[in-house]
Amino acid sequence: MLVQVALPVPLYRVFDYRLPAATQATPTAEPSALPAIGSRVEVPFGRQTLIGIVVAHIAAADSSVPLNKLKSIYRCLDDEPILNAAMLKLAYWLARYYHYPLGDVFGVILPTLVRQGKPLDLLITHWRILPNITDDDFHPNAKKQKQQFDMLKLHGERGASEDVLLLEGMQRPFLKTLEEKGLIERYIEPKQASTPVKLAKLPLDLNDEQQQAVSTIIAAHKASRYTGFLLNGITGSGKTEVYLQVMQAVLEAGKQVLILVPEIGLTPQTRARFASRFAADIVLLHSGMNNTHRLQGWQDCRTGHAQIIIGTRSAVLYPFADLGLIVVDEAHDGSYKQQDTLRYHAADVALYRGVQYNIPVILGTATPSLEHLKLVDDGKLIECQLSTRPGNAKPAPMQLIDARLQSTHQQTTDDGARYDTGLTDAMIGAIRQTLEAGDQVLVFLNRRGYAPVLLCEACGWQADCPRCDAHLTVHYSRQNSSNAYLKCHHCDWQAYIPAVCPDCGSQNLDAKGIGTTRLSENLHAIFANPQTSKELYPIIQIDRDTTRRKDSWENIYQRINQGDPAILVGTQMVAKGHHFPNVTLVCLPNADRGFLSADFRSPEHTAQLMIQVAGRAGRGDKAGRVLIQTLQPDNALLLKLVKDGYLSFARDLLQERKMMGLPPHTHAALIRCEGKTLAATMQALKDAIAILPSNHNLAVLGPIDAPMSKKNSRYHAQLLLIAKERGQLHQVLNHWWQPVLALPSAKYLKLTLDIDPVGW
Ligand SMILES: Nc1ncnc2c1ncn2[C@@H]1O[C@H](COP(=O)(O)OP(=O)(O)OP(=O)(O)O)[C@@H](O)[C@H]1O
Ligand SMILES: [Zn+2]
Repeated sequence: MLVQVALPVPLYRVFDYRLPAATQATPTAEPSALPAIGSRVEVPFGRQTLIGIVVAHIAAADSSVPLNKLKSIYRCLDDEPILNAAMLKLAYWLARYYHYPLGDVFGVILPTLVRQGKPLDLLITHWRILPNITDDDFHPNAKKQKQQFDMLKLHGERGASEDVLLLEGMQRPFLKTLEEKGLIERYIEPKQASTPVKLAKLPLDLNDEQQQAVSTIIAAHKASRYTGFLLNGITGSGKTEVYLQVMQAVLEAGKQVLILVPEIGLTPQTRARFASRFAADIVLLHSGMNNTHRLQGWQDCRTGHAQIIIGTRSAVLYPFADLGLIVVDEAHDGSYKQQDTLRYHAADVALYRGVQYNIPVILGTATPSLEHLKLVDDGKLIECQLSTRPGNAKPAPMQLIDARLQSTHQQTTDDGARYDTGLTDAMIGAIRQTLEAGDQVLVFLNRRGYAPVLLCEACGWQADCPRCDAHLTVHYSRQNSSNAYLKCHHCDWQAYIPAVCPDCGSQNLDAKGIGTTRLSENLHAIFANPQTSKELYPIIQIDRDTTRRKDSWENIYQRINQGDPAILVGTQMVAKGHHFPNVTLVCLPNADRGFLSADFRSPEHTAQLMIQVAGRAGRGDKAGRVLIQTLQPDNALLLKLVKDGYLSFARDLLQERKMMGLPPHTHAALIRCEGKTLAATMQALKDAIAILPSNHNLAVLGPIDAPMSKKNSRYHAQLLLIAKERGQLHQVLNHWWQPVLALPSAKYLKLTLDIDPVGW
C-alpha cells in the first residue's frame, strides 16, 4: 500500500509515498501500521522535509509513479487521525470551489503548531504555592521574591496558568528561583470534562415575531435537518435574544454552538453577552491569539470541550466534535470575506458546514446583503423577520439636512483665524439640545486621522504616497502639535509634514478635509466653555488609532456606559452591534458620499453602513433621531433609503443588478495579477484570455488596471469573468486556471483567483 499526502506546496496535486522500510519489510504488519487517513506524516520532498496530511491509501499499482521512484515517509506523527472525514471533505470542497491547492487549503485550516508537527495535547504549565510556607522561609532581603510569591498566593491552592501569571506581572526568572527554593511548584492541569450547560439567567419573554423565529429554528434543530435562516431583524429588534433561546435548546441537547462575529465586533462585551446567560465552557477565537492559544482553542473545539465558540471568520474552518448550530451575526459584514490566500466567505462556508452536520445556520442582520436576499428568493434560505424593537423603543427616523442651503459653521481660533468645522448649524443645534437634555450623541465619520489630504494652496501639489496611488493622511492634533506626521493608510509609509511645498516652495500648505481627530477637536472648540475653553462634555473618539491598546475598548465602554452626556466620534467601528442605551442622536455629516462612487457595490455598502450607524440611536427608553447632512439632497438613492427603508432600497438594487447582469444574478471570478510593472501584469492577463476555451460562454471584462493599481510599490491589473450559471464558470476554471498559472508571461508575477469577489 501507498499513502497519498497533501503537502503545503502551491501545486494542484497530492503526492504518493511508500511506508517506512521497517513496515514494508514485515509483510504481516497490521493494517494499523498504515498512517491513518487524516493524520500527519513527515516526508522528504526534494531537499526539504515537509509535514503533510494523509488523504488516501492506494495500491502501489494505482500510482502514476513507478514504485522504485517513490520515496518513503519518514514517520507518522499521530496515532489517530487529527482530521475526521468531515474536515477532509471540507478541505476538498474548499479546494474545488475556490480552485486552491489542497495542500495549501490545509495550510489555512490548520493552526501553525499543528502544521509544525507539534503534539496536539498542549501541556499548559500551571504554578501553585507549596503548603506551609511562612515568612521565615524568605531571606529578609529577598523582598522581590516575597512580593512575587504573594502574587501567586492570591490564586489560592490551585494557582494559575503561567501565561495568566506573566500577564499579571510575575516574571519567569522569579518563578524559577522560587521553584528552586522549594517554595512553589509547577504542574500540568488535566482538562476537566465539561459539565452540562446551565442557565445563568432567565431568558426574556419573547415578542411574537421573536417567538416565531425561535420555534421555527428549533424545529429544524430537533429534526436534525440543515436549514439556512436569514434572521432579518431591524437594528435593536432583539436578534441576540433569538440566538440565545435557540442556543439554549441546542446546548441542552449536549451540542456545540458556533457564533461568528465580524472582526471589529470582538470586544470584551461579546463574550459577556453569552456568559451572562449560560454557565458554559466558552472559547473565543480571534486573530490576536498566540499560537499556543490557537492550538488550545482548536483542540477544545475538536474534542468537544468547548460548548460555545465565539470567533471571527476563520473559526468557521475549525473542527467540531458535535456541532449543533451556527450563528453568523451581522452576516452582511465585509470582514467575513478573506481577502488573501484562500479567499473564502465565512457565511458561505457556514452554510456548507450546516449541510455537513445537518444543523440549522442563522444568518442574522438588519441589512441583508443582496446575495442573501437572492438566496431567500431562490428558496435556499428561510427568512424570519423582526420588524419592531422590544418595549417602547422605536427605530429612529432619519432626517436630511441640506448642506447647500446653510453653509457649515465657522469657528475662530485664539489668534483670530477662521476655520470650517464641517458641521451645519442645524446639526450643531441638535447636538447641543441632546446634550442639554442629558443624553449622548454619536457622530459618525468613516475616516480616521486629522485630514485626508495635505494640499499646497499655491500650486495644487498634494502629499501622495510614493508607494501607492493614494494621498497621505495628515495625523496631527492641536493639543500635541509636535506629534504631526503624514501616513499612508494602505502601506503604512510615514513622512514628516514638510514646512514648505516641495514643488513651489510656498508656505501655504493646508490640511484639507476632516478626519475623526479633527472632527473631535472641532466639536471640542464648539462645545467647550468659552471662558476657560474647558471641556463641558467629554468627547470620546473611537477609531483604530484610539482603540489600538488592549484595554482601550474596555475604558471607552466604561466611560460611555456611565451614561453622562457625551459626544462619541467614531468610524465604522461604532456602527456594528453596539448597544449604547443613552445615545439618542446619531449624526452623519457626510456618510452619503458613497452613493457617488463608481463601484457598483458602493450603494449597497453605503446604505448598510448608514442604517447600522443610525441603528445606534434610541435603543433605550428614549426615542432617537438621525440627522444626515448632505450636499446632494436630491440623490435618488439617498431619498429612497431615507423614505422607504433598507429592504425596499435593497430590493430595488437587486432588480437593477438583474437588468445589468451583475452578481448575485450572475457569478463572477476575479483574476488579479501583481508585478513590478503594469505592462507585465497586463500582458500576462492578455495571454490568459488567449487560452480561454473558444466556446466559454462567459463575459470577459478586462484586463484593466485594478482600482488603486499601484500599491506598496507593486502594480496590479485585473480581469473579470462573469457567467450566467455558476456551473459554467467553474467548468471553464477547472480547465483554464492551472494552465494560466503556468504561462511563461506569468513567471515572476503573482496571479490570484477570487471566486465571488466582493470588490473590483
Ligand atoms: N423580548 C424582549 N423583551 C425585552 N427586551 C428585549 C427583548 N429582546 C431583546 N431585548 C432587548 O433589546 C435590546 C436590543 O437587542 P439586541 O442588541 O439583541 O438587538 P439586535 O437586533 O442585535 O440589534 P443590532 O442589529 O443593532 O445589533 C437589548 O437590550 C435586549 O436585551
Ligand atoms: Zn502607501
